[in-house]
Amino acid sequence: MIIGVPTEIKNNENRVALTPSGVVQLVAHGHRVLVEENAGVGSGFVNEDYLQAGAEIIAKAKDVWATSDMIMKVKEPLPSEYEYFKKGLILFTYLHLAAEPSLAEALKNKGVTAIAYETVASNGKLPLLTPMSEVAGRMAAQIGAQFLEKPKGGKGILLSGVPGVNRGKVTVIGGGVVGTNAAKIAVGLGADVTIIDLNPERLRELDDLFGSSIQTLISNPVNIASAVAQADLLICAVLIPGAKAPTLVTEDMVKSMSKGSVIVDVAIDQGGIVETVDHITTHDNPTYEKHGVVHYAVANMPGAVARTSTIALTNVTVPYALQIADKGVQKAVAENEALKLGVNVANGEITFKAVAHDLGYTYVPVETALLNGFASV
Ligand SMILES: NC(=O)C1=CN([C@@H]2O[C@H](COP(=O)(O)OP(=O)(O)OC[C@H]3O[C@@H](n4cnc5c(N)ncnc54)[C@H](O)[C@@H]3O)[C@@H](O)[C@H]2O)C=CC1
Ligand SMILES: CC(=O)C(=O)O
Ligand SMILES: [Mg+2]
Repeated sequence: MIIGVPTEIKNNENRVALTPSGVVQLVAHGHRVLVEENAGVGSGFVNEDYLQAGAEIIAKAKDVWATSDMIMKVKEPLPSEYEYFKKGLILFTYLHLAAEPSLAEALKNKGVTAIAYETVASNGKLPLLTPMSEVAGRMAAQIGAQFLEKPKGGKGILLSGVPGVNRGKVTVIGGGVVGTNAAKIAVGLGADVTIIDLNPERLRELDDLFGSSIQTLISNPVNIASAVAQADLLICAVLIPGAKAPTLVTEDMVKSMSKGSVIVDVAIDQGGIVETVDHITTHDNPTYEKHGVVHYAVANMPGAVARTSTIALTNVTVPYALQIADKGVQKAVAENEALKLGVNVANGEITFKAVAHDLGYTYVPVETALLNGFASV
């Protein structure tokens, strides 16, 4: 199979879909890997590294897309890339389609087989989302701490406090991978941390993990309102896989926060959970102020720590890419239930239920849209 790796074009997206060691693994299986010139530079990998790994360097994105059977990316294609879509192309990347209706339409109309990293699921876990959630969660606490500083627009609070002065309060909504990693760093910084989740079993696990260094609360509007009002830093980390994120923090709740508080809505890639987070921000211009509260809503946070993130992402994506490349997409999907759950679009149909529901399309199962002739396991 010919596998193409274009340069990421989203604002400050410095990650790349394959490290040179990922290329070595694909080439060892007899595949050709085309890497766009300088695609790895943001992650510290130069063209020479890819050539030595056995890749071919291609000058223009359009030639990478035109020649490849499978495109591996990091972020969802942007509108300027839609023209490269072609029938039968396999696209393996983050997609977040419930928040990207025009992308879903373009993939559907062009007959692309689109496999979303974020919905590949195994034993209730999301193996291709997890490493980037670990990164974004850890970043969320350090970014929040930074924007609480007065020169950055915050109220001038040091999360650890100092002897004789209160610690800062951090509220984390959603105690999954992002939330847990945010809490680890916030606790490490010495903050007073509350984690809210809908799942009581998850709250028990968090209680076992953190002991008395955090407060857990069940998710309901009363607990959310009270914890948001008290927070210096609010970190939003809720996910319903594939679906648009629910609005859990209302505008009135944001108004109840004291001036100079900070919201980091990590769930923005699925639309965000805060009513006043009405647009995605960028690493170049990461915050805006509403009701005196600093809002941060960057949808590609890990792109800022690209070296760490690219290696962490490739560690988990390459085994799946190898299966697709070795067997072809139909056989790979038929034989791997986790990968099957990743298929969001195939042969002009939306094949992920939550995406179809949120965007108003008819849901067509992967078995019907992609696997005719292949028995599923
Ligand atoms: N902005 C960025 O750069 C990045 C964003 N993300 C996003 O962060 C979000 C969270 O991802 P993960 O932590 O990996 O998901 P996860 O599935 O590990 O955790 C989500 C948690 O939300 C909880 N939850 C669901 N409904 C809830 C509700 N109504 N109230 C409270 N909790 C609720 C679940 O029980 C679960 O514990 C996702 O949207 C993900 O795509 C991830 C990485 C980077
Ligand atoms: C998960 C995601 O959207 C990211 O890593 O950018
Ligand atoms: Mg996005």
